[in-house]
Amino acid sequence: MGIFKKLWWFFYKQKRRYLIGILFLFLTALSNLIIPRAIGQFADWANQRQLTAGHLGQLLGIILAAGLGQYIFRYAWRNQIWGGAADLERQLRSQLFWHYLNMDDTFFQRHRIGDLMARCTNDITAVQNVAGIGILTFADSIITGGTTIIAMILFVDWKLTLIAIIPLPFLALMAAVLGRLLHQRFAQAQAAFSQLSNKTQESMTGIKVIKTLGQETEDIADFNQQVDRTIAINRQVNFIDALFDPTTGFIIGLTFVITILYGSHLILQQVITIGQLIAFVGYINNLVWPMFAIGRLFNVLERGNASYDRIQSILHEPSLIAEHPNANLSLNRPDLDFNIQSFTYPDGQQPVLSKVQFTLPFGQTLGIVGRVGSGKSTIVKLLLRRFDQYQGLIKIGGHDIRSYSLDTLLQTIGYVPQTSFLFSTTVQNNIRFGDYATNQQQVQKAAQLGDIDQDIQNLTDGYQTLVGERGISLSGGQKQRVSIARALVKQPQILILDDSTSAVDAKTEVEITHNLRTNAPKQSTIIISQRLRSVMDADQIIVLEAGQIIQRGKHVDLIQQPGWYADMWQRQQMNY
Ligand SMILES: Nc1ncnc2c1ncn2[C@@H]1O[C@H](COP(=O)(O)OP(=O)(O)OP(=O)(O)O)[C@@H](O)[C@H]1O
Repeated sequence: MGIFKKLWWFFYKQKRRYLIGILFLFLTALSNLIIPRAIGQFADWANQRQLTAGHLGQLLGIILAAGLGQYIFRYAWRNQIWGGAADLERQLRSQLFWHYLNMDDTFFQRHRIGDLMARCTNDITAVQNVAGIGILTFADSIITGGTTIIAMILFVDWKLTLIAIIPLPFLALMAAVLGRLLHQRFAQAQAAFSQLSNKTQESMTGIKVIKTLGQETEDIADFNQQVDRTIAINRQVNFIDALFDPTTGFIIGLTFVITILYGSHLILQQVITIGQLIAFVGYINNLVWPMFAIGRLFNVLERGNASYDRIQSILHEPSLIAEHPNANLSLNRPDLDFNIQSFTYPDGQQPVLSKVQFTLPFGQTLGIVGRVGSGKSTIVKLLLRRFDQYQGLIKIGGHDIRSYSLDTLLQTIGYVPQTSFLFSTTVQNNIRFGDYATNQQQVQKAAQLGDIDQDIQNLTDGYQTLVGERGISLSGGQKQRVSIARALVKQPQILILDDSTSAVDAKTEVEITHNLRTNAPKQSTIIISQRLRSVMDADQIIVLEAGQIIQRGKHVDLIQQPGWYADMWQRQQMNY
């Protein structure tokens, strides 16, 4: 029942809908009482040989009216209560999705995608069931159960009623004991399902690697092992779940036996008539659903409770990136002043950046080079506010970047990551992803700057060609250039290219850097690259090693100094 308390905020908000639903449930329960009584009356008149055509017409009219009433009332409560459940589903789904989109990088390192997906699917369905079938069962058990028992007492006999409902407390006891067991097993089943989703998702994403290394058999074996484990745990859930119906059926059967035995005795004693006993059996039939429902109710509530806790635990995880309460909404001349004394990843042991300091006046270009893993991309992650906790200060336009709203900061920056991702939509939509209001002319201009316009024109449907999972596959270099166009289309004041031309040939790369220098609107540019040719025209180049700047200067100066830059330049010259 705790889940009702947890969802009180929702039921209170939707009180009108639920009150109307419950009112119609009440009317359904009342109309349910009429038919057994009418049949009982029919039996009595027939037994006493008093049945006339008038009586028959009267009874048929009553039964028809009650049946029609039930039809309308059932339709009405279904609409109300099911509508409420759908609304809860919508709210939880968008709350979770919004939360996921706003979480920091460490969140996605802590939780695997399959697990996050499971919370969006299975868990939400389990909670939705509480607001739908759960509320229905709860209200119906009380309303139908209550009105039926009152009718049994008023229209038949209070002693028969008391004796017939003796088995009911056993039903509640059974539901409580099995429900608790079910709760534990269900939590394990959900965790196993999450793991299986993770496995499926990972195999689908890594399908090319699996095939290239001929690991299909091993992967299927691993998958089957996880499926078997999930099935074994689900079997335990079903084992307990399966006990509900027969136990409930047994208790109801017992009620019928008591009714027939004690009811026959009362007829012989002339305390009740045959018609009353027939009506009573009808009422017991009316009680069958609320009784079953109580058993089911505990099941639905326990599942919903476990799932709601899982959803809430995720929703309560705060993002490490906090929006400043009086965030600055405008950013003027975006001169960059980067001064990090020390930065360690939240789950790391050693600082990844130490004493990294540089400035980038608006309009200039900075090249960042260095060994693999030396901390180049980390600089960018801090600039993009993927992590806010560090010793030092990063200023843009003279202010701490953490003082700007994230929107303002990210609107200023155009970022092209190492691995490009295309959405399943047209090339045009992929380029104008940051702002769908961008017109085709602007899209094409950005594509020209990224040296991808001609490639797009050559596609079957040009800019309207579908790419991504549902469309054609572009080459690695084409994807990178579409990503560059995507960053350029919003005319950022700071453009960051994080090794984003690695799959592009040297000639095209030169073309792109030339375009950016001569044809793009004025902007600052940060280029991270393994190829020194990409940064040779930069106003300033820094060389990183183990998170520290070991060399800095212009290309012409750096090639004269003995060190990593000159060595690398020599080596790369030989390869051209
Ligand atoms: N999210 C993270 N959590 C913990 N450590 C990380 C994380 N991301 C990167 N690192 C570590 O930080 C160090 C610097 O990584 P970074 O990606 O900045 O290097 P890089 O110079 O850009 O490398 P590459 O040239 O391969 O892209 C590496 O040792 C890396 O393992």
